[in-house]
Amino acid sequence: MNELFPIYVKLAQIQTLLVGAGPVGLEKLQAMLTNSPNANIHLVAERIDEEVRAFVRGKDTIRTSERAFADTDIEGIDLIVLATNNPTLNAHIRKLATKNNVLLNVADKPDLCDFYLGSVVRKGNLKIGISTNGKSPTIAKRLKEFLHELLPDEIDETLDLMSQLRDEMKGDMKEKIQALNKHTKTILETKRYDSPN
Ligand SMILES: C[C@@]1(CC(=O)O)c2cc3[nH]c(cc4nc(cc5[nH]c(cc(n2)[C@H]1CCC(=O)O)[C@@](C)(CC(=O)O)[C@@H]5CCC(=O)O)C(CC(=O)O)=C4CCC(=O)O)c(CCC(=O)O)c3CC(=O)O
Ligand SMILES: NC(=O)C1=CN([C@@H]2O[C@H](COP(=O)(O)OP(=O)(O)OC[C@H]3O[C@@H](n4cnc5c(N)ncnc54)[C@H](O)[C@@H]3O)[C@@H](O)[C@H]2O)C=CC1
Repeated sequence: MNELFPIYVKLAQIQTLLVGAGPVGLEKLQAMLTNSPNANIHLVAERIDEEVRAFVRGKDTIRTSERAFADTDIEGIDLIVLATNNPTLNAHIRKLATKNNVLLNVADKPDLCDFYLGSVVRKGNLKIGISTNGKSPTIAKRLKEFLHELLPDEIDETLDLMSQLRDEMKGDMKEKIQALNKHTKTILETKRYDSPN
């Protein structure tokens, strides 16, 4: 059983610390920024790869510090992602995070994580997070590709129309929920999202 609780976090209104700026650090940075382009991230690494440097150039919500991690780096931080090649440092930051109630992800080290990154299907306003409970990130990636193909681009128009409808609707909550359920039931009956054959 997968006991992970999925949430969608507003990275633009919290402070994230990323330690490590090699290929794995770049992957984590890209994962965060493609989803949340205004994420506030402090990137600390003894050595920042040129690719990372190029990626963060011009992004003013990203701050970089090319130096060793210091314990004071976690002050004011809500979320930490580690992408270092340094197990001793990872273990040290794991302890600091627990002591300071900061949630931690250590890339590719499930035992050290409070949360995992998921694979993400994105179609306009729709976002589907996928977790395999750490069993197979590759299957998560394949499922993302499969669902992306399967979902029509019009799904975003449907979401916009539904959003307008719920803004326009009057009445009490119970009536509103009943009407929205009725309306969407017909949408799905007339506009099936599976393939015709
Ligand atoms: C537990 C978790 C913790 C975490 O890192 O957050 C974790 C752990 C590990 N990953 C490993 C390897 C790979 N990870 C990927 C890819 C992704 N990994 C991601 C998440 C997670 N990876 C979390 C669980 C997610 C879940 O529940 O499914 C994704 C979804 C999100 C992201 O990282 O952004 C992203 C896909 C993004 C996308 O494209 O959609 C690939 C494939 C590739 O890169 O093509 C490989 C190589 C192939 C393979 O091994 O499958 C290893 C072995 C390392 C080693 O052997 O040394 C471990 C450690 C272990 O399993 O013990
Ligand atoms: N590259 C890959 O495809 C994969 C890598 N991994 C693992 O993920 C980890 C990271 O991988 P890479 O990005 O390739 O490593 P890397 O060696 O390119 O980058 C490590 C980063 O951590 C930083 N760092 C180390 N000690 C530090 C300290 N005390 N303070 C601040 N920064 C510090 C380095 O300066 C560097 O920026 C490694 O443990 C690796 O074994 C796992 C699976 C695949």
